[in-house]
Amino acid sequence: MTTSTSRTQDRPEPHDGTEPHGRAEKAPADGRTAGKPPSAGPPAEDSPAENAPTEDSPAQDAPAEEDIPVPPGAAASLLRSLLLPHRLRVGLTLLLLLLQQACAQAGPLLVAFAIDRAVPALRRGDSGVLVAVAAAYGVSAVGSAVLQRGYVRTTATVSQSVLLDLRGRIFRHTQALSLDFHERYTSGRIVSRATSDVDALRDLLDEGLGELLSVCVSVVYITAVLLAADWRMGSVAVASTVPLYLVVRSFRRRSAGVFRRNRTAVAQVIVKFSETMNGIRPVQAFRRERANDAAFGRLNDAYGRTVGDGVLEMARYVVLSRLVANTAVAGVVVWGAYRVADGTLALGVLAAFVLYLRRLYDPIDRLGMFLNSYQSAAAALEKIAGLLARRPAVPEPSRPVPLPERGAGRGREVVFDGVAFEYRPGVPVLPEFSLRIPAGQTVAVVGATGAGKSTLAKLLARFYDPSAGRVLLDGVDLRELAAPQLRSGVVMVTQESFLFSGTVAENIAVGRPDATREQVEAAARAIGAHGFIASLPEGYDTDVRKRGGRISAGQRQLVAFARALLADPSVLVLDEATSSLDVPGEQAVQRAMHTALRGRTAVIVAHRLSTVEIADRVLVMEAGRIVEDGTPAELVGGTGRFAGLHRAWRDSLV
Ligand SMILES: Nc1ncnc2c1ncn2[C@@H]1O[C@H](COP(=O)(O)OP(=O)(O)OP(=O)(O)O)[C@@H](O)[C@H]1O
Repeated sequence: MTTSTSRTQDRPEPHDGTEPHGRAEKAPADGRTAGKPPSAGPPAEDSPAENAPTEDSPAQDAPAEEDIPVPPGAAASLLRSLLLPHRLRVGLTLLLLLLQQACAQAGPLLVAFAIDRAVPALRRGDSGVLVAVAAAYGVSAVGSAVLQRGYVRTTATVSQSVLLDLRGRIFRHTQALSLDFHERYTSGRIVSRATSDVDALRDLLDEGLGELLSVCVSVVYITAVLLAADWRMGSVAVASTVPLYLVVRSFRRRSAGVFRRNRTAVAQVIVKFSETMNGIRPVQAFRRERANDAAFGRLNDAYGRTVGDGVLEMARYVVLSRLVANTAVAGVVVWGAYRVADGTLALGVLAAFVLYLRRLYDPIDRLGMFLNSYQSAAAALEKIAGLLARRPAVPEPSRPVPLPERGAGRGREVVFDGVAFEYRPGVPVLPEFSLRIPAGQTVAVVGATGAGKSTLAKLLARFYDPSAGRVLLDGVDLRELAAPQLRSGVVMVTQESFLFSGTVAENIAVGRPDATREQVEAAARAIGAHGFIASLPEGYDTDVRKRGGRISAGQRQLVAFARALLADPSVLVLDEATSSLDVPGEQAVQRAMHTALRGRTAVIVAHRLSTVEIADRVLVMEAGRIVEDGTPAELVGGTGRFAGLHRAWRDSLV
């Protein structure tokens, strides 16, 4: 097996926990470390892996925007897949547009008819022709307005549905992408994809696309009418579109780069903004406000410059296109005047020509606007397509294998079978090892920072797949388990004890959404969280993000344990919070942990001596290797690293 790059999936969110009571029934610490001998490698502090960027390292948080490759044709196929379900409406839109243009472009022809036919008839005392022309003008104006209304409505419906679909796809897709992806691609950048990039597409769909279609249809109509009315002057008008086309092409080329830079720059502004607000505590604690102001100012300026570049390109385009258009109109008027004078062209036809030419060239300015939104939308679509083309690295199995029946009141056996892991190719974090954890055993993993404890825990929770070997749950490879089985099988409670927006009850029920209020309360009581929840302004219905719903770090941990208890996984993986609580808080969390561990297999990344003492077995990790493995008593009584650590802990308590 190979590699490294891992992706996550709908990993079950933290669930855990059980009621306050003594320690879990202990299984013998029999499944010892096998495979590579627990060599006394260099201390983690000196290990090369230690120098690798850590999970929270800003270096990983700010990869270059170009890091996300866009497969060829991804943007086009995304657009197709978005429009395909609406093909009938798109067809109707085109039909309405064709009819609307037929009505709208009848105007100058009617003017020519009025000048050349109705006026002479009026001179003869016959006003019928003029009345007929006026009536036709009125009908075409009303028809054009009605058809335009239908067209705008249909376009808006299609555009709304497409954008809703796209936003939903971005959300679902990024949620399903791997942890590895989220550690590299900041949430600000995802927000930028789902907001400013989707908005760029909205601008295109709402205004630009309609504009382009009208311009194209009107150019075809007008050219046909001009050639039919007088082919020689019509040819001049058609020929004038060649330099115009060159101007448009040059503008497109030049502005494409500007718009790509613009999308990147706006994303960087959003990333900086959201990163600063997400990390507002360290920002204020380290007085980073001024430095952040300066950095934000630079990004904002860079964004402003790309906007300025876009405006300059637009100005250049407008000036050149008007020059060409006005020169052509002037030429036609002069030539047409001579021909009217020598009687080879009717005055009405010349008037119609001038009106049509204005109609032909005027939209060219607007075409520039459209091209602006087109370039911007094309750049946005490319970025969204790149994001949507990413595949989860922790994929769902095509043929899931069911787990055997779980024994009552016990967990499941966990086996790491010849497992090795690297986040990046060539940088091993966990060299090959094997490990068996019997069902129901509580294992504490200790070691220096960066030793690989959390990585081991994440492999067990299948945040990542191993680069080599297998992680087995009751003999079934985690990769072969369907998401619901995996979710009920292994649950990881992370350090953050994250609370979602919503009520306390909803937060506890995350791991089992169908739980009744009684079950939620029973879990909270068992964990010892009922007391503080009941004292909140609205008890279990208190919104955790609103005033009055302020919940302390220790209380958050209790909610996380209640959540896990309710989810009732067979294996609980616990990344113990490092932040220390006050003594009563600490005791409450310890009691809750006891309850959560009972009747299941548990792996705890332990930071507290008290946690290690309740474990059946302790693994000491160093530089990715398990260097000691035994019961707490065995290890404390020995002469190894754990005995030393234990002494230091004991001394610090005195
Ligand atoms: N997403 C990642 N990408 C690359 N390297 C990583 C990533 N996460 C962790 N590492 C590296 O893997 C090694 C083990 O990290 P891990 O988080 O498992 O250590 P740990 O023992 O849990 O440390 P701590 O007690 O500080 O949480 C470290 O060198 C770390 O820099």
